[in-house]
Amino acid sequence: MTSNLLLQVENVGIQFGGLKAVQNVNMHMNKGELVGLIGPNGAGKTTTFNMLTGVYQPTEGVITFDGKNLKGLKPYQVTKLGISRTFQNIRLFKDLSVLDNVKVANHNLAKHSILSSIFRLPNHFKGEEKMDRESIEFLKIFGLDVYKDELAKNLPYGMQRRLEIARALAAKPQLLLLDEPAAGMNPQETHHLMELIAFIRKEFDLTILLIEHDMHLVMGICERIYVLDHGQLIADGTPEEIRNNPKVIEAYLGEEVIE
Ligand SMILES: Nc1ncnc2c1ncn2[C@@H]1O[C@H](COP(=O)(O)OP(=O)(O)OP(=O)(O)O)[C@@H](O)[C@H]1O
Repeated sequence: MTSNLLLQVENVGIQFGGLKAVQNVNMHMNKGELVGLIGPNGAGKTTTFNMLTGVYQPTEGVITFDGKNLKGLKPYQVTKLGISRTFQNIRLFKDLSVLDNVKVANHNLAKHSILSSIFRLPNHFKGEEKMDRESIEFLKIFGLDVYKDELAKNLPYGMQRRLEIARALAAKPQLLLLDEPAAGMNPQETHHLMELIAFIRKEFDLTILLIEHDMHLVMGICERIYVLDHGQLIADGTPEEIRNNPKVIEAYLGEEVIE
């Protein structure tokens, strides 16, 4: 039997000292879905991403990705399985070129062996050329190829955010986790980002989970939305259901306006 289920989070929780940052969270994602994870500041959204990517080990519950239990896996092992992410605070290699930032991500998965790289055997050059070509193709999709030799730190802010996504994609994930991709963007940049997310999802056959405070973006592109508050899921449903959910409205009172 083939299953459409890609990610399953069952009764997951984590405790830091006395603080239950996340508790009893149940979520699932089917292949190809674009799902939002929202909630007020400190609700546990990034902590959930950290558990999905092996940065933190849950103290309770089970996370299964593509039929495999993620328990005990390190972040690089989770990336290899097919989960990539971006960070709330941009984490690029600021003193590397735009091209090298993407190549570093691609490199982790490169097929040629370490030995052939060290001794610069013909395989290494073939691998390197292929990686250059692939990485430039990625950059084109993001409108970043014109900046390929620029240092990442010199890119305009909105472009740095795009480069983060390009870099996450270079690792060839099945599941892409975006942590506040529109943070700090102006409305026009956010609009372009929405188009880009829709495009890459289709182009790369991705499943996407995104954390975002920009409700226009979340409501505009997500099919389903999970809402966290004080570490617990208080709602899940379509954008329309979430917009009208009294618990959600209450959690957000005085924080944001849900359009
Ligand atoms: N390593 C840690 N040690 C102790 N407490 C932590 C740790 N990581 C997160 N927390 C706490 O867990 C709670 C949830 O934080 P988290 O960053 O996941 O919230 P968030 O929903 O992503 O918030 P924001 O929207 O502001 O980014 C907070 O109270 C935070 O202080």
